[in-house]
Amino acid sequence: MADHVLRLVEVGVDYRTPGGTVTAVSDVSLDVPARGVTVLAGPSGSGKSTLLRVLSLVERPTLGNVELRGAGTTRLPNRARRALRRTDVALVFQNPGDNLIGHLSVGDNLRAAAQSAGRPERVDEVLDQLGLPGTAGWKVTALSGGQQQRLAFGCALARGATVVLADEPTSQLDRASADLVLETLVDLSRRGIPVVVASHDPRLIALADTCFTLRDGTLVADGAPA
Ligand SMILES: Nc1ncnc2c1ncn2[C@@H]1O[C@H](COP(=O)(O)OP(=O)(O)OP(=O)(O)O)[C@@H](O)[C@H]1O
Repeated sequence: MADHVLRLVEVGVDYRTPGGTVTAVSDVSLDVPARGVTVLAGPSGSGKSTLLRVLSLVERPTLGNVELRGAGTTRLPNRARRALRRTDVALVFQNPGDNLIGHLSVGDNLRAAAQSAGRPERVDEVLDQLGLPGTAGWKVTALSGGQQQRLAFGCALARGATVVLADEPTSQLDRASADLVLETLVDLSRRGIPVVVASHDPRLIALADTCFTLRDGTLVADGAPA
């Protein structure tokens, strides 16, 4: 097995704005290990979220290449990239409500996730793994923000994702809820699913197996645990 799941090669991301071109990320090359928790750290505006969208195949870079398990993705057609996002590469957004289908129950969210990837439904098993047993019939809105966030990771599990990425997953949560989300991240990585998180939460950075630090869109510290 390759020792990295994702590789960025000389990646740059520019945005055209009415005020001119904004370079969000410039000449970033890095390998995301195939194991453990990897954190993209750095101050606000340093390019963490942009890089996470590129890594999760939501956004194409302006320059450079993104490889998933050794295969180039940058020139794949949109359909192929969407298929990879449905089955293989899961991105969990910052706002818990953005990750789930609000009018469906907890169990139906997991079923919909499994069906969209053509996977068997394992609702009770996934809810047990998440520490949310017995909630299959609940409305999503009856869950706390932290529980919703954990369910979003559960949907990634239900889809059979082989790498899970998350943008500031603890930033909207109180400390106790954030702790449970951190446990879920570590649990996923122990199950052999590499996890990539953009965050400036010091507790998340402290548990990283690998940490990349960005400043002004470039990599300033590389690879070692924080
Ligand atoms: N869609 C966009 N259009 C124009 N500029 C953008 C866009 N997305 C990001 N940027 C700019 O790119 C830079 C990096 O933004 P990004 O959101 O990736 O940083 P970040 O480190 O995730 O910040 P935060 O921690 O505040 O979320 C910033 O200057 C931002 O204003």
